Amino acid sequence: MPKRKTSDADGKPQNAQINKRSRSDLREPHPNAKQTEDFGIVLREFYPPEMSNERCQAYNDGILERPIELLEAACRDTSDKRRAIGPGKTVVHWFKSDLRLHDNRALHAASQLARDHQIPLIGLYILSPEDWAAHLTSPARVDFTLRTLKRLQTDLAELDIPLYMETQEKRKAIPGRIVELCQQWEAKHIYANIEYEVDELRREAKLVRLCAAKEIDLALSHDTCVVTPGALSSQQNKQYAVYTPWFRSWLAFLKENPDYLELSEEPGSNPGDARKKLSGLFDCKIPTAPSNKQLSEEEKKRFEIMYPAGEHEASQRLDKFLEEKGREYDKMRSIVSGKHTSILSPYFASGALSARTAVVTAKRANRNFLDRDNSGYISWISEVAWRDFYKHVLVNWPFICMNKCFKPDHTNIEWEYNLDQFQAWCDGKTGFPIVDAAMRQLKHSAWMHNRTRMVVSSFLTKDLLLDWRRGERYFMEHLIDGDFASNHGGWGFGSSTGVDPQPYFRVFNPLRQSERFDPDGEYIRHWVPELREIKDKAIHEPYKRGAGSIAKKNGYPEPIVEHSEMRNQALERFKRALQR
Ligand SMILES: Cc1cc2nc3c(=O)[nH]c(=O)nc-3n(C[C@H](O)[C@H](O)[C@H](O)COP(=O)(O)OP(=O)(O)OC[C@H]3O[C@@H](n4cnc5c(N)ncnc54)[C@H](O)[C@@H]3O)c2cc1C
Repeated sequence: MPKRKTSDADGKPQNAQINKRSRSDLREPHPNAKQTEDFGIVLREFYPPEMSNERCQAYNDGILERPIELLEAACRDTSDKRRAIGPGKTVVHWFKSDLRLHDNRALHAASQLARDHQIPLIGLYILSPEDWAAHLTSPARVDFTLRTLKRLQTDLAELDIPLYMETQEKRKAIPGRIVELCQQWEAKHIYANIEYEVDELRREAKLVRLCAAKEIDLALSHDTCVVTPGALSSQQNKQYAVYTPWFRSWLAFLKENPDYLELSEEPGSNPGDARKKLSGLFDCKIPTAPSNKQLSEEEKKRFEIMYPAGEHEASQRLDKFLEEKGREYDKMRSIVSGKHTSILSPYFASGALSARTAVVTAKRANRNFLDRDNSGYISWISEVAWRDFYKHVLVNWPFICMNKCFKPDHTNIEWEYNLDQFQAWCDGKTGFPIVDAAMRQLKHSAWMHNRTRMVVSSFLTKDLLLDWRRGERYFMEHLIDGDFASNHGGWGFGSSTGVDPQPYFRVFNPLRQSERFDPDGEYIRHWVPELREIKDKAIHEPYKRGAGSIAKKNGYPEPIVEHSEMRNQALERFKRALQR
């Protein structure tokens, strides 16, 4: 767990009065907030506009409590009371983004308690349309979640465990409803895995207290990351802000603590009379997608074929990927055709696959080494670790949920708000073939290769100088694997955006990226039919390489900006912002 700082930046002890005054002074939003709204770029519904830099600093200085600290305090304050609670007549596992039976820490603990007392286990899932609206969850991800629930319900039913599902329009109603259900089912223990986003941590902190007041124990497990957020700290006892030393520490931690790689067994069957006792809970209907998150019939079919739901599919994909592509992953992973990576991200995001299982399976394929032998497997493990890294970042710097990039002082960058250019980017009509191919792939497949995610995010922020948060939002609204921490990591932390923690700015050259990572133009030809007739290298830059007439005839636009000119402007702006 991250440790609460006890002194401010100068090493002076904090004083309660200073804390109080600072807290109220910190409510002012960042001055950019108004500008983004004026341009019709409302960043996120349900949330105040961009948080002020001072408030972010207050988190960094330990003046404001982090949400994880609120949760820890709630667990600590109620621990005596919770310890004294008896077993009850049923045990509940609350599923959230952990939709699987295999290697699910909280589910395993719930099942053990149920078995120890010979009482039935009940699965619970509460859908909140307001939560999905607030978190910009894409219709593709909603559909994938609902399909995954269907599989989960079937798998649980085989163990005589019911999965009760219902919709709660308002997310604030969820904690109260959970207590009501536990009382109705005479459950004294409810188990869940921790989600590390700010709203979720705050909700769970309230729920722990609410449950304890009603003589119910909410037991929370760290499950979604391989290494628990806060477990790794630098020599200065701080959260790492840079991936490479963090990853070294992640590997060392796992070597010293091999139990972190132990997989939990699936739950056992419910007692024989569970079906009779809980009969009404077994025929629960899968909730329908909220009206603003529905797919067309054609899209539904398409996504069902591309991403069959459930943990069995995830497990088969993992094995197939490691067997067929794992060894060459380090050499091939950046080739954007999408044939060389695992495409497991939707399964990680819904929790159909645990990151632990992924790492353990890759380690086994690599003759049980985490960091030596085959560089393909090691490289893939290090990619899965990026997912952990961004969750660790989120827990330690929670203000990133409030429309902030990782370094608050980087918010002084002056952005453009040209909606026509933004639309051209969304529609894949910028005249830059690799960018357009990727954006069309996103619309069609709700997924994009990591390399092209970097290329299009760099293009939005460095070539169009558009506010990175608009791109971050668009990605969440369209990705089937949309995950706040990883997406923010790519947009508001990663070197692709200009809000890079490094003291330099990396500007991707779309043409060079296209030539390196789509050398034969296979990816562009697939996604941009207007350019299919174009032969050889002209595909990467048709208007400057003698294929302009074909591109024009087929309605493909000329480049909407000049890359070298925009690159200079971008560098100038980023430098100016940091000098402020
Ligand atoms: C701008 C931007 C936005 C992104 N948004 C998301 C997002 O919303 N959800 C998401 O899961 N990933 C996101 N990523 C990370 C990455 O692009 C995807 O995880 C990856 O492309 C998924 O494909 P795959 O499963 O074939 O990955 P593989 O190459 O097979 O990697 C295996 C797994 O490792 C993890 N991983 C790999 N690269 C990264 C990374 N850079 N950051 C975090 N985790 C990683 C993923 O869980 C992935 O499934 C984003 C990256 C960028 C640059």
